Amino acid sequence: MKDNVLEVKNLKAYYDIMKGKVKAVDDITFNLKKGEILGLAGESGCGKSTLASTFIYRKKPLKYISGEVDLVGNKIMEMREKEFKKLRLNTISLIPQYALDAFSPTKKVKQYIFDLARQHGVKTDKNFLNKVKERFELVNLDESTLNRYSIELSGGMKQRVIMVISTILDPDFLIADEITSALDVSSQRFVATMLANLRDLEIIKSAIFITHDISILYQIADRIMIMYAGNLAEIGPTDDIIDNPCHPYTRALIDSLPKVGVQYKDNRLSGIKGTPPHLLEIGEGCRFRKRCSYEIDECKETPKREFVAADHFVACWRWKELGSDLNGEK
Ligand SMILES: Nc1ncnc2c1ncn2[C@@H]1O[C@H](COP(=O)(O)OP(=O)(O)OP(=O)(O)O)[C@@H](O)[C@H]1O
Repeated sequence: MKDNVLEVKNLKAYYDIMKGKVKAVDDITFNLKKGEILGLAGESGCGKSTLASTFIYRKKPLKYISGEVDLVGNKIMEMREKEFKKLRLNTISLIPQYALDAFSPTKKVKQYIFDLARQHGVKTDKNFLNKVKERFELVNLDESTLNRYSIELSGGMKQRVIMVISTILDPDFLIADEITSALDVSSQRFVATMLANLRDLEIIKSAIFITHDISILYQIADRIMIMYAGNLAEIGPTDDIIDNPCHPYTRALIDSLPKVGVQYKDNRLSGIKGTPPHLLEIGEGCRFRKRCSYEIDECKETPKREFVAADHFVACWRWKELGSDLNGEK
């Protein structure tokens, strides 16, 4: 555990609804190292946000089924809500998707931050205010922003305020869920770089950065984890995932990225054909198989996680034989 902030082993968490169980986090295993930014990518509905909430909220109908999660020595799946609450913001902090919409329009930024801090038992004295001001400077926000209402801020400014709030207690582990998706390209780059700065300054120890956009991960993530339909398809160092993707789904995701300088008429953006399967009572087998050009009978069984190279794992029955094909012309 020493080198890892988070250790997740065979984690399962399902939405327990009237129609049955939506298997949104199904047998997930990975570690998050100290000082690491781990990118989590996959199409919409693949279970990225559910995985994040499994670590922090687990509100009904989401139900923890089995598996272990060790967060800096705390077995968090076994903890009661009262105990776990003490870890929030301190040890683990989440910037949820759509956090930009959570600001109250009737409160000034300072009051919003102070109210939130108090809710987490933080003393909002002069020291706290100074710390907030220092952090504002760090993220290029003028001190005067504290006395403004949220409606007076741009999306990029709000996102920076949110980053300050969620890291004000120097959490070991930050989960940033789609924090760049509502921003323009230069704000996206700024927010992503800021996250890396927070890590470099050891304000946070490590982070999971959730996004649809692999190109942002290429810039800031040390490793990338690809999730598909509640399962992990592949995880590995960023360069390996981009240069040597072993799972057909990873390859398809990378291929669907638009390329600068290539016009639509010359190279139509293909996307990935088909849609992810419904996760309600989904059965055995590789969940990507219905969209995969390489499907064989064996794919009806769930693929095991296989070792590719240091820190690089893939769950595909055919990754070895397809290697050269996947990386060349199909
Ligand atoms: N409250 C809920 N009840 C039942 N099913 C849910 C609930 N919330 C999410 N799901 C289902 O769980 C699956 C995973 O959803 P999740 O939001 O985690 O995906 P995601 O990868 O984060 O998608 P996005 O990128 O669009 O946020 C989807 O099939 C979704 O329909």
